[in-house]
Amino acid sequence: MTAGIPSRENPVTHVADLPGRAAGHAEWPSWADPAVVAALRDCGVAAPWAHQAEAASHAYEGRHVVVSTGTASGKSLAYQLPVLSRLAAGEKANALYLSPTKALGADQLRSVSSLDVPGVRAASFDGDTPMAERDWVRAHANWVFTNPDMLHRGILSAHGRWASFFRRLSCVVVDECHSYRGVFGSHVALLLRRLRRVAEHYGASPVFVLASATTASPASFASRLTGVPCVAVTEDASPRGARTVALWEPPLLEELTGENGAPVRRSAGAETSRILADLVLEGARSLAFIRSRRGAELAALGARRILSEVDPALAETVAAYRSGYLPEERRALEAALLSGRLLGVATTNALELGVDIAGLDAVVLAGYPGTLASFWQQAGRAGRSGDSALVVFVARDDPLDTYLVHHPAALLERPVETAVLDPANPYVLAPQLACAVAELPLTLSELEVFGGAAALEVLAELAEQKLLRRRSSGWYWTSRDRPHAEVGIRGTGGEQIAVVEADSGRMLGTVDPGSACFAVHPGAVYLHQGSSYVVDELDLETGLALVHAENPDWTTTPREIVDISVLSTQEKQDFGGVSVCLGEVAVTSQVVGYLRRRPSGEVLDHTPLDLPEQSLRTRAVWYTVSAELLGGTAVDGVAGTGGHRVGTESAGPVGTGEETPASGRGPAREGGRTPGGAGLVPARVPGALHAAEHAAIGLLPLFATCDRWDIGGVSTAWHDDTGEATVFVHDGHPGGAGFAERGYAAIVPWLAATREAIVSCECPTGCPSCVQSPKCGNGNDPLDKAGAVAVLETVLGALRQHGS
Ligand SMILES: Nc1ncnc2c1ncn2[C@@H]1O[C@H](COP(=O)(O)OP(=O)(O)OP(=O)(O)O)[C@@H](O)[C@H]1O
Repeated sequence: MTAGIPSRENPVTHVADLPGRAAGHAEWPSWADPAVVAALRDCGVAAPWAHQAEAASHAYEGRHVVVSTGTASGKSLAYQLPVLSRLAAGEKANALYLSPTKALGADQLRSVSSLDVPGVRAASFDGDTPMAERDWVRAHANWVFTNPDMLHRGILSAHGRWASFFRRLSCVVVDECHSYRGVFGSHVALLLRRLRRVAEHYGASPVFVLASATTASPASFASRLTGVPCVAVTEDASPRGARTVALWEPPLLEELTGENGAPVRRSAGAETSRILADLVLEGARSLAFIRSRRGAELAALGARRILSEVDPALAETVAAYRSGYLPEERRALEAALLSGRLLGVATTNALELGVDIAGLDAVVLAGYPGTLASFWQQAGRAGRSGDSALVVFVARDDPLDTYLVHHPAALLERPVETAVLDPANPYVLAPQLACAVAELPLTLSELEVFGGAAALEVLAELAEQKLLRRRSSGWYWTSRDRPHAEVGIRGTGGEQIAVVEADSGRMLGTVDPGSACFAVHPGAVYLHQGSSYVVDELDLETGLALVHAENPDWTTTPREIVDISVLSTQEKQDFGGVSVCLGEVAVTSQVVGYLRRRPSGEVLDHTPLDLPEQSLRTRAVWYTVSAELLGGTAVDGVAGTGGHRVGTESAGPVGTGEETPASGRGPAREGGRTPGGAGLVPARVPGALHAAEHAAIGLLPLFATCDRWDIGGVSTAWHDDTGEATVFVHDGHPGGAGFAERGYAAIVPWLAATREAIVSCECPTGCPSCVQSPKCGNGNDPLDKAGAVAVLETVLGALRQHGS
């Protein structure tokens, strides 16, 4: 694949071989119903793998269980076997299946229905279920397939109509549970507590069976999500082929420059097209994962173009795949890939969940998918028993990807992260408690389930707002209306902004009010199910964004200015001239314009916008650096205040915080400063802090399960509230989603990785791979790459020197 590339431009930064594994079989459990066993045998499952039998037995015997094993390790069987066995035996043992997406729910329903086990009446209940069918489902189905949204709005809100279903509820399946993270995860955690409460009201006490991609500490995550203690099954006994993983960094382009004249790398998408074409030429069945829908379409087109020059027939073996396809189209695509009629498919993460595609010859990942769990989920599609397979990770032009291709251990040897969620977030707890009280009056003894003291506080506020009333027996809902419709569980509340196609009046989707100015500002390119629209008008008063269909060959990036103030400091540690804090902040932001960029990264122009200021109360982690340390005039003599070392959480190779000596291409040091100080003249401080902030935002997703877009930051050479130079990194959601806490707990490894990412980048003065941010309000100006390294070394030096 690297043939023809001069060796000095070799894009491959690392190659690793991952060994294969033989299957570990178990006997069918003695309790398994013969009809179910026969149906599964007919589908090619001769015997269960050991982890399937173990998890299924836990569930059958009434123990809450999470099965957390690799891609295509047959997690479905772990819950199908116990649920189907009880139903086949004629027990009144209803089951509820929850999946994060409708498509996955539909796939699982189809898989269960195709087994055709007698006594099973499986049906879906989601937004697509026709009204006429809903009564039937409520009255007769004994296995209902739905999603958290429908459970919240359509089932729990009207639980009286589901009374007979709840009375018999014996099992709740939570599929792909690792996707319940951040604000959405916090909502789902409380939703599952509401579900348990309602089930108990009808006398049922269902067992929870969770399926998850490989994650760290699955038992504690599952327990946190469900509120009940769960056992974990993690030993994967499914067979797996050997794989070779190659890390690939696209070269810098000589002919193009980006913002402020910074160098630009060849885009990960364009590079992926070429790799995909090469793989197809080799006859390898391959899947390429690309982050955006448009990117997936472009990568497929690019590969087809390259192949058509060799042989037009080969171009026909490459296709794009995106979400929004009908189930039949998905099935056809799976079959075409399996049969070899299609050799290359470029897709968004729509193919990550709920597709039965495994054993491919190669997988290409264009850009880090955001979490290690997703990385392995995608990479896991490659690898047939007996044959070796290839995984290529292509870095995008951003600090996290740069870091990963230069620090393979951070990608390949680290335990997969635990999903972060925070059910105590008052912005999530308040609407959820309102729903809970409206469903059934809440008694004092139930308070613990919803977070104890935190819940008490929120209930008092709701009572003050006259939404509910406190009596001696508990809390009661006062209104005739249910609060459910007002509560969006995928965001943090407020009236959603409707995105409407002006010509047809068709509603395409909704956007959280907090992100409307960002996502659907006038001129923004808005993608919906693979089609592209341009926003003509955003009316925040009426909650409407009007768009028209258009497919421009540029993307838009909003620019905003942000201000931050500290409301309260919850944790503070001093490290002699450096302090690290965690607390509550108010962030005001205003989208002031947007950039238009070509897919290559080239900036076309900047258009100013006049939009109102938004404010956000959330949580942040921040560090301050004294003027002395920044200037480097006094270091060793600075009085230490006996601070503690933070970052006790080990993060494997990253967590060691060890630094490699600054390479020749790293930043130059200024002479004449005291060791340990940054040695920066005052004029360089703003650019140094700004660059350090951007890179830190880029790297936090390595430690907290979040996306760069879930968090924001502010840096300043003087902040009124701290009285010093300060770098803030804050959660992007009201009340926070737990990301700032993660940054605080992992401050040393996080900042060490940030420094490493900057030093690893070969550009001279800063580029998108290290310190430029795609959403910077100041057009990435000023940025001082060498200064950022000096600041980070100073901060890390102080943390280590004064840590206990
Ligand atoms: N014991 C078994 N023996 C042989 N094949 C099996 C066995 N168990 C499951 N399979 C097959 O393995 C494939 C993957 O199963 P399944 O979709 O349940 O995996 P999964 O772990 O849920 O996948 P994903 O990681 O995509 O969520 C299916 O085609 C299934 O029929």
